[in-house]
Amino acid sequence: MTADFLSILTSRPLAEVLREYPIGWDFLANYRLHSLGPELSFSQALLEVEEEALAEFGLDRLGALESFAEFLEQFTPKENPLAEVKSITIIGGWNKAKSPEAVSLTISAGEIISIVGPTGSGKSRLLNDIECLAQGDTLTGRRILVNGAELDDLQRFEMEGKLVAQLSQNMNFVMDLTVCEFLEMHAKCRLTPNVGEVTATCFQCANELAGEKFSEDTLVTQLSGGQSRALMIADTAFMSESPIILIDEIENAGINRRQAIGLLAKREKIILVSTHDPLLALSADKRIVIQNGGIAKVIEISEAEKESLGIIEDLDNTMQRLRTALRAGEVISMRDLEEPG
Ligand SMILES: Nc1ncnc2c1ncn2[C@@H]1O[C@H](COP(=O)(O)OP(=O)(O)OP(=O)(O)O)[C@@H](O)[C@H]1O
Repeated sequence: MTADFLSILTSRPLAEVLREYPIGWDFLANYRLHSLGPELSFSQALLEVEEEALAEFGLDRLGALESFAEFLEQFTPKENPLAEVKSITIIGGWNKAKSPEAVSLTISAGEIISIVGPTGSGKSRLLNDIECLAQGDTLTGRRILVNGAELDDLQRFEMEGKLVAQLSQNMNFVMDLTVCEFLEMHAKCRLTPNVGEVTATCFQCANELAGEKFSEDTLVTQLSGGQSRALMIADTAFMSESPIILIDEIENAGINRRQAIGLLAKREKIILVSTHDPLLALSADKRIVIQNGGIAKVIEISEAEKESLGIIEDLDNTMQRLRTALRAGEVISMRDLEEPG
Protein backbone atom coordinates (compact mmCIF):
# COMPACT_ATOMS: atom_id res chain seq x y z
CA MET A 1 0.00 0.00 0.00
CA THR A 2 2.87 2.40 0.81
CA ALA A 3 4.26 1.38 -2.59
CA ASP A 4 0.98 2.57 -4.18
CA PHE A 5 1.40 5.96 -2.55
CA LEU A 6 5.07 6.14 -3.59
CA SER A 7 3.97 5.62 -7.15
CA ILE A 8 1.19 8.25 -6.81
CA LEU A 9 3.64 10.78 -5.34
CA THR A 10 6.14 10.26 -8.13
CA SER A 11 3.69 10.23 -11.03
CA ARG A 12 0.69 12.46 -10.30
CA PRO A 13 0.64 16.26 -9.91
CA LEU A 14 0.66 17.29 -6.26
CA ALA A 15 -2.52 19.37 -6.69
CA GLU A 16 -4.40 16.28 -7.85
CA VAL A 17 -3.07 14.19 -4.95
CA LEU A 18 -4.12 16.85 -2.43
CA ARG A 19 -7.58 17.10 -3.97
CA GLU A 20 -8.02 13.37 -3.44
CA TYR A 21 -6.25 13.19 -0.05
CA PRO A 22 -6.74 16.63 1.62
CA ILE A 23 -5.19 15.26 4.81
CA GLY A 24 -1.87 15.57 2.89
CA TRP A 25 -1.96 19.32 3.56
CA ASP A 26 -1.29 18.55 7.26
CA PHE A 27 1.90 16.68 6.37
CA LEU A 28 3.12 19.46 4.06
CA ALA A 29 2.36 22.13 6.67
CA ASN A 30 4.24 20.17 9.37
CA TYR A 31 7.36 20.02 7.21
CA ARG A 32 6.94 23.58 5.84
CA LEU A 33 6.40 22.18 2.34
CA HIS A 34 3.00 23.75 1.72
CA SER A 35 4.21 26.08 -1.03
CA LEU A 36 5.54 23.36 -3.36
CA GLY A 37 4.61 23.65 -7.05
CA PRO A 38 1.17 22.05 -7.37
CA GLU A 39 1.54 21.13 -11.03
CA LEU A 40 4.62 18.96 -10.37
CA SER A 41 4.64 15.54 -8.76
CA PHE A 42 5.76 15.59 -5.12
CA SER A 43 9.08 13.90 -5.98
CA GLN A 44 9.79 16.48 -8.74
CA ALA A 45 8.78 19.38 -6.52
CA LEU A 46 11.15 18.10 -3.82
CA LEU A 47 14.11 18.67 -6.17
CA GLU A 48 13.47 22.39 -5.77
CA VAL A 49 13.61 22.24 -1.97
CA GLU A 50 16.95 23.09 -0.28
CA GLU A 51 18.52 19.99 1.29
CA GLU A 52 19.13 21.98 4.51
CA ALA A 53 15.40 22.73 4.79
CA LEU A 54 14.67 18.99 4.86
CA ALA A 55 17.69 18.20 7.06
CA GLU A 56 16.15 20.46 9.71
CA PHE A 57 13.50 17.73 10.10
CA GLY A 58 16.04 14.88 9.90
CA LEU A 59 14.99 14.03 6.34
CA ASP A 60 16.60 13.83 2.93
CA ARG A 61 14.57 13.85 -0.31
CA LEU A 62 14.01 10.08 -0.34
CA GLY A 63 13.11 10.17 3.37
CA ALA A 64 10.56 12.95 2.76
CA LEU A 65 9.01 10.98 -0.09
CA GLU A 66 8.74 7.81 1.99
CA SER A 67 7.40 9.66 5.01
CA PHE A 68 4.70 11.34 2.94
CA ALA A 69 3.71 7.98 1.40
CA GLU A 70 3.53 6.39 4.87
CA PHE A 71 1.52 9.32 6.19
CA LEU A 72 -1.04 9.06 3.40
CA GLU A 73 -1.32 5.33 3.89
CA GLN A 74 -1.85 5.72 7.61
CA PHE A 75 -4.56 8.34 7.30
CA THR A 76 -6.47 6.97 4.33
CA PRO A 77 -9.57 4.99 5.31
CA LYS A 78 -9.14 1.33 4.47
CA GLU A 79 -11.97 -0.50 2.80
CA ASN A 80 -14.22 -1.61 5.59
CA PRO A 81 -15.46 -5.17 5.10
CA LEU A 82 -17.90 -4.59 7.97
CA ALA A 83 -19.71 -1.98 5.92
CA GLU A 84 -20.85 -4.98 3.96
CA VAL A 85 -22.87 -6.46 6.80
CA LYS A 86 -26.18 -7.13 5.09
CA SER A 87 -27.80 -9.17 7.84
CA ILE A 88 -27.42 -10.80 11.19
CA THR A 89 -29.18 -13.98 12.26
CA ILE A 90 -30.03 -14.83 15.85
CA ILE A 91 -30.06 -18.59 16.40
CA GLY A 92 -31.95 -19.40 19.60
CA GLY A 93 -30.33 -20.94 22.66
CA TRP A 94 -32.32 -21.50 25.84
CA ASN A 95 -34.26 -19.48 28.39
CA LYS A 96 -33.69 -19.23 32.15
CA ALA A 97 -35.57 -22.54 32.66
CA LYS A 98 -33.23 -24.16 30.10
CA SER A 99 -36.10 -24.68 27.63
CA PRO A 100 -34.94 -24.18 24.05
CA GLU A 101 -35.79 -21.01 22.14
CA ALA A 102 -37.15 -22.28 18.84
CA VAL A 103 -35.99 -19.23 16.91
CA SER A 104 -33.89 -18.37 13.91
CA LEU A 105 -34.41 -14.71 13.10
CA THR A 106 -32.61 -12.89 10.30
CA ILE A 107 -32.51 -9.10 10.49
CA SER A 108 -31.49 -7.13 7.39
CA ALA A 109 -29.84 -3.73 7.05
CA GLY A 110 -32.43 -0.94 7.28
CA GLU A 111 -34.74 -3.00 9.54
CA ILE A 112 -35.84 -1.82 12.96
CA ILE A 113 -36.50 -4.43 15.63
CA SER A 114 -37.92 -3.61 19.03
CA ILE A 115 -37.35 -5.86 22.02
CA VAL A 116 -40.08 -5.94 24.66
CA GLY A 117 -40.62 -7.93 27.84
CA PRO A 118 -41.03 -7.52 31.59
CA THR A 119 -38.29 -5.95 33.69
CA GLY A 120 -35.51 -8.46 34.26
CA SER A 121 -36.71 -10.79 31.49
CA GLY A 122 -33.48 -10.64 29.48
CA LYS A 123 -33.77 -7.81 26.93
CA SER A 124 -30.33 -6.35 27.66
CA ARG A 125 -28.90 -9.90 27.66
CA LEU A 126 -30.05 -10.30 24.05
CA LEU A 127 -28.39 -6.98 23.10
CA ASN A 128 -25.21 -8.15 24.84
CA ASP A 129 -25.26 -11.46 22.95
CA ILE A 130 -25.39 -9.50 19.70
CA GLU A 131 -22.69 -7.10 20.80
CA CYS A 132 -20.25 -9.88 21.71
CA LEU A 133 -21.26 -11.91 18.65
CA ALA A 134 -22.11 -14.87 20.88
CA GLN A 135 -21.23 -18.26 19.48
CA GLY A 136 -23.02 -20.48 21.99
CA ASP A 137 -20.62 -19.37 24.71
CA THR A 138 -22.83 -17.03 26.79
CA LEU A 139 -25.37 -18.10 29.41
CA THR A 140 -28.18 -18.09 26.81
CA GLY A 141 -26.35 -20.40 24.37
CA ARG A 142 -27.38 -18.13 21.45
CA ARG A 143 -25.38 -17.86 18.26
CA ILE A 144 -25.15 -14.76 16.07
CA LEU A 145 -24.42 -15.22 12.37
CA VAL A 146 -23.22 -12.37 10.15
CA ASN A 147 -24.42 -12.45 6.52
CA GLY A 148 -25.68 -15.99 7.23
CA ALA A 149 -22.26 -17.33 8.22
CA GLU A 150 -20.79 -18.38 11.55
CA LEU A 151 -17.73 -16.45 12.64
CA ASP A 152 -14.48 -18.13 13.54
CA ASP A 153 -12.52 -16.87 16.54
CA LEU A 154 -10.29 -14.62 14.44
CA GLN A 155 -13.19 -12.96 12.57
CA ARG A 156 -15.03 -12.52 15.84
CA PHE A 157 -12.01 -10.94 17.45
CA GLU A 158 -11.53 -8.61 14.47
CA MET A 159 -15.20 -7.64 14.34
CA GLU A 160 -15.80 -7.28 18.04
CA GLY A 161 -16.19 -3.66 19.00
CA LYS A 162 -16.49 -2.48 15.39
CA LEU A 163 -19.71 -4.13 14.32
CA VAL A 164 -21.92 -2.64 16.95
CA ALA A 165 -22.50 0.86 18.31
CA GLN A 166 -24.35 0.92 21.66
CA LEU A 167 -26.45 3.89 22.64
CA SER A 168 -27.24 3.42 26.29
CA GLN A 169 -29.21 5.44 28.79
CA ASN A 170 -26.37 7.33 30.40
CA MET A 171 -24.03 9.48 28.37
CA ASN A 172 -21.32 11.18 30.34
CA PHE A 173 -18.85 13.41 28.59
CA VAL A 174 -15.53 13.80 30.31
CA MET A 175 -13.84 16.33 28.05
CA ASP A 176 -14.48 20.02 28.19
CA LEU A 177 -15.01 20.57 24.46
CA THR A 178 -17.66 22.61 22.73
CA VAL A 179 -20.26 20.71 20.70
CA CYS A 180 -18.53 21.88 17.53
CA GLU A 181 -15.06 20.78 18.68
CA PHE A 182 -16.45 17.44 19.85
CA LEU A 183 -18.08 16.70 16.47
CA GLU A 184 -14.99 17.83 14.56
CA MET A 185 -12.76 15.64 16.69
CA HIS A 186 -15.00 12.64 16.03
CA ALA A 187 -15.14 13.34 12.30
CA LYS A 188 -11.35 13.59 12.09
CA CYS A 189 -10.74 10.47 14.19
CA ARG A 190 -13.04 8.52 11.91
CA LEU A 191 -11.30 9.93 8.85
CA THR A 192 -14.63 11.32 7.61
CA PRO A 193 -14.33 13.19 4.32
CA ASN A 194 -15.94 16.70 4.33
CA VAL A 195 -15.50 17.27 8.07
CA GLY A 196 -17.20 20.70 7.97
CA GLU A 197 -20.27 19.47 6.11
CA VAL A 198 -20.74 16.37 8.29
CA THR A 199 -20.34 18.23 11.58
CA ALA A 200 -22.84 20.90 10.44
CA THR A 201 -25.37 18.18 9.49
CA CYS A 202 -24.86 16.39 12.82
CA PHE A 203 -25.31 19.59 14.78
CA GLN A 204 -28.49 20.55 12.95
CA CYS A 205 -29.93 17.07 13.28
CA ALA A 206 -29.09 16.78 17.00
CA ASN A 207 -30.86 20.09 17.59
CA GLU A 208 -33.95 18.87 15.76
CA LEU A 209 -34.06 15.76 17.94
CA ALA A 210 -33.42 17.52 21.24
CA GLY A 211 -36.33 19.08 23.09
CA GLU A 212 -34.30 22.11 24.11
CA LYS A 213 -31.99 23.76 21.62
CA PHE A 214 -28.28 24.22 22.19
CA SER A 215 -25.56 26.07 20.31
CA GLU A 216 -22.33 24.93 18.65
CA ASP A 217 -20.43 26.72 21.41
CA THR A 218 -22.20 24.91 24.27
CA LEU A 219 -19.76 22.76 26.24
CA VAL A 220 -20.65 19.07 25.94
CA THR A 221 -20.36 18.76 29.72
CA GLN A 222 -23.19 21.29 30.02
CA LEU A 223 -25.65 19.44 27.78
CA SER A 224 -28.71 17.92 29.44
CA GLY A 225 -29.24 14.14 29.33
CA GLY A 226 -31.66 14.49 26.41
CA GLN A 227 -29.39 16.87 24.49
CA SER A 228 -26.42 14.50 24.97
CA ARG A 229 -28.46 11.59 23.68
CA ALA A 230 -29.59 13.62 20.68
CA LEU A 231 -25.97 14.56 19.92
CA MET A 232 -24.80 10.94 20.18
CA ILE A 233 -27.66 9.68 18.00
CA ALA A 234 -26.83 12.21 15.26
CA ASP A 235 -23.13 11.40 15.66
CA THR A 236 -23.82 7.66 15.32
CA ALA A 237 -26.14 8.16 12.34
CA PHE A 238 -23.73 10.29 10.30
CA MET A 239 -20.26 9.25 11.43
CA SER A 240 -20.28 5.73 12.85
CA GLU A 241 -19.32 2.97 10.47
CA SER A 242 -20.86 0.32 12.70
CA PRO A 243 -23.58 -1.44 10.75
CA ILE A 244 -25.54 -2.44 13.85
CA ILE A 245 -26.96 -0.02 16.41
CA LEU A 246 -28.20 -1.29 19.77
CA ILE A 247 -30.34 1.09 21.77
CA ASP A 248 -31.14 0.42 25.39
CA GLU A 249 -34.04 2.56 26.64
CA ILE A 250 -34.38 6.03 25.18
CA GLU A 251 -37.90 6.65 26.42
CA ASN A 252 -36.87 9.02 29.18
CA ALA A 253 -34.37 10.95 27.15
CA GLY A 254 -36.68 13.87 26.28
CA ILE A 255 -35.93 13.64 22.56
CA ASN A 256 -38.04 12.93 19.52
CA ARG A 257 -37.67 9.15 19.73
CA ARG A 258 -39.43 8.13 16.53
CA GLN A 259 -37.48 10.66 14.49
CA ALA A 260 -34.25 9.43 16.09
CA ILE A 261 -34.91 5.79 15.23
CA GLY A 262 -36.05 6.69 11.72
CA LEU A 263 -32.87 8.69 11.17
CA LEU A 264 -30.66 5.74 12.14
CA ALA A 265 -32.68 3.31 10.00
CA LYS A 266 -32.35 5.59 6.96
CA ARG A 267 -28.59 5.02 7.10
CA GLU A 268 -29.21 1.34 6.22
CA LYS A 269 -28.18 0.12 9.62
CA ILE A 270 -29.64 -2.74 11.62
CA ILE A 271 -31.40 -1.21 14.61
CA LEU A 272 -32.43 -3.06 17.77
CA VAL A 273 -34.24 -1.09 20.46
CA SER A 274 -34.95 -2.51 23.88
CA THR A 275 -37.96 -0.62 25.17
CA HIS A 276 -40.99 -0.40 27.46
CA ASP A 277 -42.40 2.42 25.32
CA PRO A 278 -45.43 1.49 23.12
CA LEU A 279 -44.58 4.25 20.64
CA LEU A 280 -41.09 2.84 20.02
CA ALA A 281 -42.16 -0.80 20.23
CA LEU A 282 -44.73 -0.28 17.46
CA SER A 283 -42.54 2.01 15.33
CA ALA A 284 -40.36 -1.01 14.48
CA ASP A 285 -40.77 -3.49 11.64
CA LYS A 286 -40.85 -6.48 14.01
CA ARG A 287 -40.77 -6.95 17.74
CA ILE A 288 -39.11 -9.64 19.75
CA VAL A 289 -40.97 -10.63 22.90
CA ILE A 290 -38.71 -11.85 25.70
CA GLN A 291 -40.05 -13.93 28.56
CA ASN A 292 -38.04 -15.61 31.29
CA GLY A 293 -34.74 -15.05 29.50
CA GLY A 294 -35.86 -16.47 26.15
CA ILE A 295 -37.27 -15.20 22.86
CA ALA A 296 -40.91 -16.23 23.23
CA LYS A 297 -42.27 -14.65 20.01
CA VAL A 298 -41.29 -12.58 17.03
CA ILE A 299 -44.22 -10.44 15.88
CA GLU A 300 -44.33 -8.66 12.55
CA ILE A 301 -45.93 -5.24 13.13
CA SER A 302 -49.22 -5.42 11.24
CA GLU A 303 -50.97 -2.63 9.34
CA ALA A 304 -53.61 -2.54 12.10
CA GLU A 305 -50.91 -1.96 14.73
CA LYS A 306 -49.29 0.70 12.58
CA GLU A 307 -52.64 2.48 12.27
CA SER A 308 -52.87 2.65 16.06
CA LEU A 309 -49.60 4.60 16.09
CA GLY A 310 -51.42 7.85 15.26
CA ILE A 311 -53.55 7.57 18.41
CA ILE A 312 -50.55 6.52 20.52
CA GLU A 313 -48.66 9.52 19.21
CA ASP A 314 -51.53 11.83 20.26
CA LEU A 315 -51.49 10.28 23.74
CA ASP A 316 -47.72 10.65 23.85
CA ASN A 317 -47.95 14.31 22.78
CA THR A 318 -50.46 14.90 25.57
CA MET A 319 -48.02 13.38 28.09
CA GLN A 320 -45.17 15.50 26.70
CA ARG A 321 -47.34 18.63 26.95
CA LEU A 322 -48.20 17.81 30.56
CA ARG A 323 -44.52 17.27 31.39
CA THR A 324 -43.58 20.60 29.81
CA ALA A 325 -46.40 22.41 31.62
CA LEU A 326 -45.48 20.86 34.98
CA ARG A 327 -41.82 21.72 34.49
CA ALA A 328 -42.79 25.32 33.74
CA GLY A 329 -44.71 25.48 37.03
CA GLU A 330 -48.17 25.57 35.44
CA VAL A 331 -51.36 24.21 36.99
CA ILE A 332 -52.95 21.37 35.01
CA SER A 333 -56.62 21.54 34.02
CA MET A 334 -58.96 19.13 32.22
CA ARG A 335 -58.45 21.24 29.09
CA ASP A 336 -54.79 20.17 28.97
CA LEU A 337 -55.92 16.56 28.74
CA GLU A 338 -58.53 17.17 26.08
CA GLU A 339 -56.48 19.30 23.68
CA PRO A 340 -55.46 17.31 20.60
CA GLY A 341 -51.67 16.58 20.41
N1 LIG B 1 -31.46 -17.16 28.95
C1 LIG B 1 -30.97 -16.78 30.12
N2 LIG B 1 -30.42 -17.67 30.97
C2 LIG B 1 -29.94 -17.29 32.17
N3 LIG B 1 -29.92 -16.01 32.62
C3 LIG B 1 -30.45 -15.07 31.82
C4 LIG B 1 -30.99 -15.39 30.54
N4 LIG B 1 -31.42 -14.24 29.96
C5 LIG B 1 -31.18 -13.25 30.84
N5 LIG B 1 -30.59 -13.74 31.95
C6 LIG B 1 -30.17 -12.97 33.15
O1 LIG B 1 -31.32 -12.33 33.73
C7 LIG B 1 -30.97 -11.08 34.32
C8 LIG B 1 -31.88 -9.95 33.81
O2 LIG B 1 -31.68 -9.79 32.42
P1 LIG B 1 -31.60 -8.36 31.70
O3 LIG B 1 -30.81 -7.40 32.50
O4 LIG B 1 -31.18 -8.62 30.31
O5 LIG B 1 -33.14 -7.95 31.78
P2 LIG B 1 -33.91 -6.71 31.07
O6 LIG B 1 -35.11 -7.29 30.41
O7 LIG B 1 -32.99 -5.94 30.23
O8 LIG B 1 -34.36 -5.89 32.34
P3 LIG B 1 -34.78 -4.30 32.43
O9 LIG B 1 -36.07 -4.15 31.69
O10 LIG B 1 -34.92 -4.12 33.90
O11 LIG B 1 -33.64 -3.51 31.85
C9 LIG B 1 -29.51 -10.85 33.96
O12 LIG B 1 -28.72 -11.23 35.05
C10 LIG B 1 -29.28 -11.79 32.79
O13 LIG B 1 -27.92 -12.19 32.68
